[in-house]
Amino acid sequence: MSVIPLSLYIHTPWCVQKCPYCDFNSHNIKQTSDYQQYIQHLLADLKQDLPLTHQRSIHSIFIGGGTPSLFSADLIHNLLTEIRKVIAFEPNIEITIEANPNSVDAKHFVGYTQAGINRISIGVQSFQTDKLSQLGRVHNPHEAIKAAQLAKTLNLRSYNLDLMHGLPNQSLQDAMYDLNQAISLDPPHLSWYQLTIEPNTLFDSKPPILPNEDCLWDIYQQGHACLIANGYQQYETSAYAKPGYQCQHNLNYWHFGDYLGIGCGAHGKLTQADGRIIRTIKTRHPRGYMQGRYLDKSYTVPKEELPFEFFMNQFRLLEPAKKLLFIKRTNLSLLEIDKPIKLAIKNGYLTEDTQYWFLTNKGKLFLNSLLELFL
Ligand SMILES: C[S@@+](CC[C@H](N)C(=O)[O-])C[C@H]1O[C@@H](n2cnc3c(N)ncnc32)[C@H](O)[C@@H]1O
Ligand SMILES: C[S@@+](CC[C@H](N)C(=O)[O-])C[C@H]1O[C@@H](n2cnc3c(N)ncnc32)[C@H](O)[C@@H]1O
Ligand code: SF4
Repeated sequence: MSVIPLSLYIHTPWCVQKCPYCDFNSHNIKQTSDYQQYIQHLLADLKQDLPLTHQRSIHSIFIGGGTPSLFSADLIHNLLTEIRKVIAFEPNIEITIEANPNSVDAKHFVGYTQAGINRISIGVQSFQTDKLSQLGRVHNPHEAIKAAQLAKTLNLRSYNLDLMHGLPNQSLQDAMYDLNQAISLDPPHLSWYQLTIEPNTLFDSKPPILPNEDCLWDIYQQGHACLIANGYQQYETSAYAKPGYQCQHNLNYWHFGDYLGIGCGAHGKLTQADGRIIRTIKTRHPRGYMQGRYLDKSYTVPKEELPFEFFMNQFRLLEPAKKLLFIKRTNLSLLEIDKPIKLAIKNGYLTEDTQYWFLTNKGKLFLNSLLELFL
């Protein structure tokens, strides 16, 4: 079995204030003194997972949340130093932290780089004051611009801005203003998400007025064209990057690579020496997690579900799917998916050559029907 790249996801579960659209596992902060303790739990959680990694080194780390930038640079330094003692880092490792652009959090940026962080992902969402306040954000446009400008001076390997579109009362002009403002800051990576109303959020119980379908379509078309014209390449539905700046951590998930998941509600995928793929899910609530009950569930993915899982991840990417990667990641032979692949080609969802499968426009449009062929 060839070595499958191993990433590490670290979840931090707190935010200053829960945003009304967000269904990430995040809770309003209570006591800052929990942070130090939480780091100790993360390390203990990691140690419990180590036997599943088979001495592989780490290809990328993503510290996500919640709002990890609530953690001081010293705490992040301590966390990364202790992780490095128990698991080796690959020489060219990408280490990302998600950050809120308010000025307090931005004060941590310089220290983060000294702690080993080489990619910062800043949650800007919008550059318009009224939109930020409707989204319940705790920062203003000026702080977002300052945070992005600061990131540019830090000699990072990359940095990302998260922007959302399709916001309450947003016009095409508003959305293009946000995008042009982001582009003028010249980030190597831009995540451009359409706002979705998620179940069990405040926006779900009190829905805001969103742009109509035609407006959403115009925003997508013009926004996409603007990003391309400014040198960004789309590599996933919502991910755009300058050439060479794709996020290695995300790419590893979408290439069906392995990852450890530590922290509240984190999930992991770990291929074992015998070819089995184990999924782990950690305890969601900080209370239970910080009592030392880290693992909530783990199970082996049934062999017959692997083709669906592989293609569900791979077809998020706009690049062709490598046949060899399917064999390497699933330990299955191409013969085992001969029938659904032939059907997908017959239905016009895919084309193929000796090395690749190519998603057609029809395949993109009917992605669910295509994926169902593998169930
Ligand atoms: C974990 S947050 C990023 C870090 C930090 N907590 C923040 O908000 O600045 C991940 C990103 O997902 C996006 N996001 C969250 N909820 C969303 C929703 N309902 N629809 C679209 N994008 C969403 C936002 O752009 C957000 O920055
Ligand atoms: C969607 S990306 C954020 C993209 C961001 N805008 C950027 O480019 O930095 C966040 C990454 O963390 C991973 N992630 C988020 N929540 C997770 C969880 N609970 N367990 C494991 N991985 C998670 C995602 O799968 C993804 O690879
Ligand atoms: S969007 Fe970010 S800051 Fe807002 S609640 Fe979700 S994780 Fe927290």
